[in-house]
Amino acid sequence: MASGTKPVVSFLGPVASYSHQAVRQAFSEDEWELRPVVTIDDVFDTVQDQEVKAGLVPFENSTNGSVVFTLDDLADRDGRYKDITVDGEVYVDVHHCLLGHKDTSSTTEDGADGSGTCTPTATDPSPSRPRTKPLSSLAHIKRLYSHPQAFGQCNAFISAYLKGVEVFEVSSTSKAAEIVSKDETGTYAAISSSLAAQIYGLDMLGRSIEDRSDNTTRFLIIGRNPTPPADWEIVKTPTTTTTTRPGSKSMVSFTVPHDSPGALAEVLSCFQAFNLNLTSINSRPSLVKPFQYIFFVEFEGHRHDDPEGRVRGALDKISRVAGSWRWLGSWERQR
Ligand SMILES: O=C(O)C(=O)C[C@]1(C(=O)O)C=C[C@@H](O)C=C1
Repeated sequence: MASGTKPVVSFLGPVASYSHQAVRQAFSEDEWELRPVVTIDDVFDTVQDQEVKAGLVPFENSTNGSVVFTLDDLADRDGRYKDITVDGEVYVDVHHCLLGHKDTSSTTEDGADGSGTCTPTATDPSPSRPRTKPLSSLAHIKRLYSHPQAFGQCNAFISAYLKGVEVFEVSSTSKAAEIVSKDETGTYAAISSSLAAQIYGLDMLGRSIEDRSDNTTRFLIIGRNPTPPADWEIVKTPTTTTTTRPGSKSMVSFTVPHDSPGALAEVLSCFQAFNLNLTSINSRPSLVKPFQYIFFVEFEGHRHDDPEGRVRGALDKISRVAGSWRWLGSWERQR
């Protein structure tokens, strides 16, 4: 399990990804070895195969929504991740930068060569204006690299200042910075973090280029903890320790019998019957038949700290009305 004496937690690398920042927020490096892996699937694989004790994956972003790679692994359509549980969550404020190499031949200092306006399209007739201007000219940029989630969080800046630039999706924002650091043409740019600028030695061409200043990503901590042992404790930094306990959350996934009308409403009514507040609902295609889905519901409550039996009651009822279902975990909520 551990290469040294410490337990290991895996995360989407390379170093300087937002996942790296999230893992550092939740796990003390004095007590854990933080191991970067290449994909979200790798995080799930290393946890399932007990190569590591825990993993951290992005789950949802406040601007761009769900991280489908993580939902697909949690959907576990082929039973590969049968022992995975969700054991915690971490929130990170995400402020993206445009990183690359400054065009030293350009005389434009403040990026004034971009129009700063976005082109209206049929799907977005009144596009929002970017919040910030480039810090230097972007006229030389020919390729833009990042993680698909990050592109979706910086739409206004991209359409105002990087029109016509070829876009390349890569496995993480820090991978994008690493690729750009090896570019010898000086024409590649990455949407990544300020930490990545330092680590990969890149120039800051834009700062706070995200569409919304409240851009936040929620990460999940995963493990193999069907019933958490008494000594299982996630080490938190002072920033994530709150004075008032915000309570617990749990997650279940389920399918519904598709030939019966109101089947989804019936499963959701199980939470209402036991007065359990829902905090999120997601779905992914079941890949069994077109337009059939696996649903994910998060709700307030803890399976192992359930003095009134409300969570137990709801789960019992779900087991009778859902097509199939799985409890995915309970954890202490951070917000
Ligand atoms: O690429 C990274 O840096 C990640 O950690 C992944 C990820 C994501 O998938 O949401 C994390 C935070 C940001 O929302 C953008 C990308």
